[in-house]
Amino acid sequence: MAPLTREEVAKHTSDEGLWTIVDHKVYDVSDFQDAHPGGSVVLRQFAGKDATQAFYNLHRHEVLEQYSKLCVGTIEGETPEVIDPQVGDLSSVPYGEALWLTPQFTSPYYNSAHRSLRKAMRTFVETHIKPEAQEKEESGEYISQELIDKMAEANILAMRMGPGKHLHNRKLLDGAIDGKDFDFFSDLIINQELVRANARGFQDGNMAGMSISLSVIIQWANDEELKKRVTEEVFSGQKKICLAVTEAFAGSDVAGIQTTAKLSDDGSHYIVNGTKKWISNAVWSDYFVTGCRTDGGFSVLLVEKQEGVNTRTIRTSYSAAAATSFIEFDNVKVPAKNLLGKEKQGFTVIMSNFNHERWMIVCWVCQWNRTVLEECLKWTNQRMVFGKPLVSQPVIRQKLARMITLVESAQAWLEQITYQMNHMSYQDQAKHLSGPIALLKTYSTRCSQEIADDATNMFGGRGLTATGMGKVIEHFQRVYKFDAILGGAEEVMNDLGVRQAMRFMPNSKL
Ligand code: HEM
Repeated sequence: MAPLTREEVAKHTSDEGLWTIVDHKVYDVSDFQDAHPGGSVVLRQFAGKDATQAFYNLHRHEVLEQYSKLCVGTIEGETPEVIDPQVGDLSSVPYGEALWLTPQFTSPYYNSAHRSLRKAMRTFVETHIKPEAQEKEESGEYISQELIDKMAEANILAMRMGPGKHLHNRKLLDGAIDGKDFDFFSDLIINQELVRANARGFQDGNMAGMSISLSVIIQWANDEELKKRVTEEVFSGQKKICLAVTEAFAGSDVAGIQTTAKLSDDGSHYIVNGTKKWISNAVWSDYFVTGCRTDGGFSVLLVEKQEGVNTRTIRTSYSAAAATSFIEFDNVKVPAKNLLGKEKQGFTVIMSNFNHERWMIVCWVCQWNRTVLEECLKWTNQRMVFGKPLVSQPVIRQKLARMITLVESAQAWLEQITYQMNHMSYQDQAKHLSGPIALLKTYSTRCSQEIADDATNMFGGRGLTATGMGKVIEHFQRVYKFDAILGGAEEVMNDLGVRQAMRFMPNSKL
């Protein structure tokens, strides 16, 4: 494109040639006038002029990327100043990245393999997941098999199970990390990068059911053939799996579950009857890791899709893309070998699995909180009020300071716990970390509440508008509550945290 002068641009003020300058680049908006969501009047007001400040007061930078075809040249001798983020790049906004990703800081927790995993995962999310997530969050459609296949091929599905032997002979994201080096910090990276698709409903629709249920098979299946078959089918994306524990009768109080599994007289199979509610991904699942009441106790069974297993979706306040479902088991026959763990010890199975689930939710929440903080920093720096950027108002700086504090403290606690996970057995994690993880889960979602509230106030009407500058804020203030409930409600988490601490209280009067 030939360089243009400002004098030349100034001549293009008619409907046949309507030019405007944004960040030293010239855009021909003649044919765009009627389609412009902000109307044609404003475009004519800036005809032939530099509209940079007005533009960034009202638009996200990505608008220019979407409409790059309107660009007809750059002003002679001038260079665009606004950074054009490239796929996989780190954010240059202060606090836009966790401390370990900020160039001037170091961290004892992460190594070069973590850094290469982070880059590969972000590139994958931005290239393959985010576009579909944004589209499906809006339409409410489910994830495509094509995307599941891509994730299976890159072994992202396998990585979502966390560290373990299941990763040892797999090529992870084209060799970004060796399976033997994959630890809980790698797991944290995968989970936090996934959140960057900025679509909370789709985020659950994107195999959240698998991430909380296949782990039960890996840890507790008694039958080796069953374990191998189901794991391979799910890792390859051919089959889907979900965790079926909560019921209309019982949420966080798992002991109140009413679904029954009656063992046949010859001990060869169970007959399962009952219902399950709020089960992510159940409508398209082939396998159901199901909590049941067996004779005299609570047990967990792997139920395979068959006649008598009926599912339907439940409408919730986030996108239907999450595939939140209701299940009915009507006289379903399940082989006895599908018992996971021991009979009557289902509580141990479910509780130990909850730990990783809740930790994973904390990873998500910490990243969501940071994303919203980054949006607020960008907006308050860009938005002009009373002739000055919004951030020049002391009250806004107070709010940002509080947000930064909340975001950084939650991430720091998360990393401290993650470090302990790297050095503890699965059993010890259940014993020593279920309390801290539960407390952190509540802390992080309480942070979300405050961040969502202040962010909405900062964005004003835009924080309530589904498109444009405030779309991430509008989404967050509508969906942040999910993580305060999923995997255990805040009060239940707090109670668990303190009860676990009291178990280790010394028997001495102080
Ligand atoms: C290259 C030039 C431009 C392009 C490609 C463009 C594109 C867009 C797009 C895509 C939107 C919708 C944003 C969304 O909801 O996602 C929008 C909104 C808007 N635009 Fe532009 N625009 C341009 C220049 C301008 C200029 C120079 C002005 C003048 C002030 C302007 C004023 C507005 C207004 C007032 C809105 C509505 C914003 C709101 O309600 O928050 N635009 N524009």
